[in-house]
Amino acid sequence: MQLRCGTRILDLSRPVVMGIVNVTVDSFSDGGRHLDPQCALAHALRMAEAGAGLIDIGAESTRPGAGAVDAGEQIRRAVPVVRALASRSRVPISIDTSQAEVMTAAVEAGAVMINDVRALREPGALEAAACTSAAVCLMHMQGEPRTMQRTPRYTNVVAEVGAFLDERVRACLAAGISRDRLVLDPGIGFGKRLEHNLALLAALPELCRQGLPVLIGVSRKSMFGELLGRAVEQRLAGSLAGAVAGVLAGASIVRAHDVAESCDALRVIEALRQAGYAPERR
Ligand SMILES: Nc1nc2[nH]c(S[C@@H](C(=O)O)c3ccccc3)nc2c(=O)[nH]1
Repeated sequence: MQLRCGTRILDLSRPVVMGIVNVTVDSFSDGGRHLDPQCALAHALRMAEAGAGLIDIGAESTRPGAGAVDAGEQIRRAVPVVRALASRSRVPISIDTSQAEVMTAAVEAGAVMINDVRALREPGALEAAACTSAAVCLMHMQGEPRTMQRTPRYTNVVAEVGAFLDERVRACLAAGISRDRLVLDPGIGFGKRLEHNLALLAALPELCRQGLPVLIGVSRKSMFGELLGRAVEQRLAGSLAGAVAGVLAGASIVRAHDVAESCDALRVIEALRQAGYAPERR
């Protein structure tokens, strides 16, 4: 499987780890450590060195309860880091934003993927993405980060998330964004209770059979806090289990804080697959 990322093609025949750089003050798991552009750049370079095949740079924390950060502030925080990283490394860069102006500015500075937790639903976002050749990750979220975890409710979470992503793909194709640029993401933790996150991960083979690359982000999320009673810093084992399960189900990209450990875990999976490991798919 391949993904068009700007003028480049990202090979997804083996799973790719997307390293996370939050240039925010309140991201839940590394809040404030990377607000300084030099610190964010150093962290990005370390993750690329550790094996990250993508670096996701975000200036608006989308964790539950997070307030919105306006486009101007997102640009001030994220674009210098995108530009500096693009000049220092060949690692493909993703911009984690929902705002059209931020997408445009970040792509001009060197980003080759747009990671939008609102799936291009904000005003002008679809058009802004269509004006680039960047890849686009379409993620499902119920509600808004500030309130999404208050009362997540679904009749059938797998069907509803699937239908939402289908509709967003159609909207992208209609706007002239080609299928070879699209990535699907169920949005673990975005307006979901534990049982919803588990159901979505259990049904991931179904989502992966749509023929588009799938990205999953489980790293350090509250589902492991609830399942294991672990604080944010103690969720590596749970995060790796979630990443391995996602890749075995067919996910192509794993968004992670702990890049070296995630790369190690996925290298073991690749070696097993090369040796013929193929658990029956439901
Ligand atoms: N595509 C894609 N982008 C993402 N951005 C984030 S934010 C995340 C955090 O790590 O803070 C987070 C943590 C806790 C709750 C919600 C969000 N999660 C994803 C994801 O799962 N998929």
